[in-house]
Amino acid sequence: MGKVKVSTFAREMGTSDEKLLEQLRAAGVEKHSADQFVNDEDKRQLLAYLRKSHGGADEEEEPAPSKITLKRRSNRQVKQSFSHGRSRTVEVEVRKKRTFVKRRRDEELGDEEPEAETVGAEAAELEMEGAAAGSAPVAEEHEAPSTAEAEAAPETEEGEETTEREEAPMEEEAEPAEQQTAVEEAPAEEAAAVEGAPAEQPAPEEGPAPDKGKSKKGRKEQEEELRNKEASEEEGFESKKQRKKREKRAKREGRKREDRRGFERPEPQVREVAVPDTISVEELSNRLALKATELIKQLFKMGVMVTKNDTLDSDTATLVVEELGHKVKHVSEEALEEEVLAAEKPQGEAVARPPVVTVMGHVDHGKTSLLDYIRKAKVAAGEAGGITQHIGAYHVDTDNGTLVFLDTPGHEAFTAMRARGAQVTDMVILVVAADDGIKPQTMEAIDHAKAAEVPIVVAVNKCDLPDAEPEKVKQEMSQHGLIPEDWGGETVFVNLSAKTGDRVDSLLEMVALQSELLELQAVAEGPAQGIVIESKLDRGRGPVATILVREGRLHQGDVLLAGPEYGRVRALVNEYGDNVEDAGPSMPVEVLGLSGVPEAGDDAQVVTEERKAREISEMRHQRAKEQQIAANKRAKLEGMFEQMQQGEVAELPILLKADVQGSVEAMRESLEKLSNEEVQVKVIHAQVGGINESDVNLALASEAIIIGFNVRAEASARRLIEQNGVDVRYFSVIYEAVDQVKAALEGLLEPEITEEITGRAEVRDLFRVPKMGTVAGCQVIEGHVTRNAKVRVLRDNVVVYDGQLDSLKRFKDDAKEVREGYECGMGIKDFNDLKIGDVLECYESRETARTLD
Ligand SMILES: Nc1nc2c(ncn2[C@@H]2O[C@H](COP(=O)(O)OP(=O)(O)OP(=O)(O)O)[C@@H](O)[C@H]2O)c(=O)[nH]1
Repeated sequence: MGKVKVSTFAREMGTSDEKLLEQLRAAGVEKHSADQFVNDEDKRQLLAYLRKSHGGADEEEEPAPSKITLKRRSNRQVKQSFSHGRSRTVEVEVRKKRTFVKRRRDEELGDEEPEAETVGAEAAELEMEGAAAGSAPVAEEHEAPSTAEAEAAPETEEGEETTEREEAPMEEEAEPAEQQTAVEEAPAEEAAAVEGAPAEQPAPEEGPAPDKGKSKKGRKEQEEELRNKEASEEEGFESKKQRKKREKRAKREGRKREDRRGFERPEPQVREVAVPDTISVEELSNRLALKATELIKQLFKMGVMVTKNDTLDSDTATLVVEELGHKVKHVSEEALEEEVLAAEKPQGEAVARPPVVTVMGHVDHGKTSLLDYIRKAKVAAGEAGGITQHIGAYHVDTDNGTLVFLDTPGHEAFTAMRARGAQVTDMVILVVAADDGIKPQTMEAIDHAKAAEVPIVVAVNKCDLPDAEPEKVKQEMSQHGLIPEDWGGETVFVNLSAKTGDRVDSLLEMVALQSELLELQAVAEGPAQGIVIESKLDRGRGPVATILVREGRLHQGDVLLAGPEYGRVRALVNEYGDNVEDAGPSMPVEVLGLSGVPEAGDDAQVVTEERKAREISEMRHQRAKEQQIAANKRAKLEGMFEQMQQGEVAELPILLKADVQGSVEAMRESLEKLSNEEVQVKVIHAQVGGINESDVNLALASEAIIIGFNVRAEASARRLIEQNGVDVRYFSVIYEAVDQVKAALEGLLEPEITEEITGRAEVRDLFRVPKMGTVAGCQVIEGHVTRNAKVRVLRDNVVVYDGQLDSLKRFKDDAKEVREGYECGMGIKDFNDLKIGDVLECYESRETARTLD
């Protein structure tokens, strides 16, 4: 480098001439003017002095290599393009760290580094010094990245590596800024490229830098890397946001998978569906927890076309419920109601109650007379007001207790009640006329009483008559299992006269005593339960029902459910016409305030909540309607079904009403026995009692005839019968009824068609005759053929045509008949397709009316 003036050197060093001269002098270089020259030796001496004066080690002591670390951060954006065409800009923060190391003197001396580099190192020293002195103008000039942030403190927490380099004692580290970008590892090379880092700079492990100077093989590798890089771009350059999204998605999917495991498609729920006798489509859909439309669709698939409000019978409901994979539980609506009403059962201690007595016996043996006498006897006895009105029952007080009489004599009411499941009677008084003895209805009464397991007290009536033979009655009765007490049996016999009233009291006493043996008991308090024994629609008072209380106590103001009707009890009236506050067990009482007229035999029940009573009432009304509709439909549909199943089946629907159950059963059996394969007698309804409006309606709907056995139609029913021309027949003898029905069935039978083959002719020749078509020249080979005969064309014994003969000629003349062995010309109506060899079979068919015998 040679000599330079002090002033020039001072400028180079960025200091003043005076200060440099001073420092030179202090270093032992005697210079006093800025115009004097300093050589290299002077410079070295000055440097040694400066090191020493700034705390550096003595030259001889060899100072330890000191180092300085510079850090710099720079932010820039890197634009990335993905293989799928989208590009994104990534914010990249590049952190650089440079460590400058001061070399040992001997190394320094041994080095052949150019002077400039030494000056660079010196400059760095000066920078240090400048920095320490508060200014570093020279160092700034020499620092390539002039904006580099100088930090004296060594950085260790970022995994700092120090690489000593001769030419550029610096180390660069490029790190992604975690907090700013998602560039995790890869951008190192880019950061390096941006910074112009030398190619040989060790590349980060994760992303080796492409090397342009590499061989062919190297290029291949490079391409491979690029491909890999491209493939992994989405992963590699996934932003933090993306990663989070991906993680969330994965989590969600994981959860979904778990969900799928946790909430696997549930097994179809199998319900137990309560199916009553009839049920509306809507109600069934509710019970199935299914939309009504779905149920209708299912029914449609099964060939049942219904609407939401239609009623299904039990069979159809069962089928559809099972078809839908549910279980059927057959229940009667009564059972469901019972469940509701069970809660209303009176609770408490049972106490003795009066017996309820029914008077039975043969016609004219004196039942009415007996009941009248007892009732009147009470008037005579001076009961307040006397029995002023017929309410269907009354009670009588005896010395041995109270008795309640059902004021409807005969076993019809008794059986009708029993048929409805209501057994009101505790005891039967069987009236037998002493002058007449046991008669058919006496026998029936015995059977009914026995069937109901009700004890019998025999009233041997008309003992006042001279021809009375009470002993004969006892004898006859004992033959039927009713053995008198005085004969060693258990049956009480009382000889009396209803006309004179003789020994009627003793009958009452005996009944009272007998009932004591029965130990009849009932709960006397609580919500009342009873049975409707009579009902009517009174013009002034509205619906009136006589209730016989069985349990509990019926009060005025109670909400009473009676059959399908309900209402708040407006008034209670006893048999004496008195309004009463309440009625206890076995007491008959007229009830006012019901919504309608219930039927005899209907249950009556006090319901605490009016709402419940209304609901049950509505349900019962609906059920009655449904049963009626279902019965009508059934009568029609089943007939059609059977006809389809059995071909042309004729059916005679019959609605049967009879005076007694025995007659009903006997008639039903006899009539149904008339059925055969072709004709069915279908008793669609059979019941004891007169023919009422509902019967006529049912018969109309079912196109049934009505048979009344010992019964007649009610006035309203008669009007309906006349209006609609319903076929009603009355009988009093069973065989007459059976004969008439048999005749009716014979009328329904298809006439028997018998067929007789009269002859056969073989086609020998064929002629085309204008206007006549084909005429066959035939020979009669069997029997005879007649002109008006029916004919079949047989070809190889197979019928190919069945029709009528059109012409029959013998030579050119029309013939009425041609006999076997003769030739004839035969033409067949509307058939010209005859062939030689065909056989024409002539036949006649006859219709014969058939009988069932
Ligand atoms: N002499 C006599 N006649 C009696 C007696 N009881 C009833 N009669 C007569 O017998 C006939 C029939 O009596 P009812 O009481 O109507 O007989 P019933 O059993 O009720 O008859 P139905 O209602 O038709 O079943 C009447 O003419 C009565 O007067 C009796 O104790 N003595």
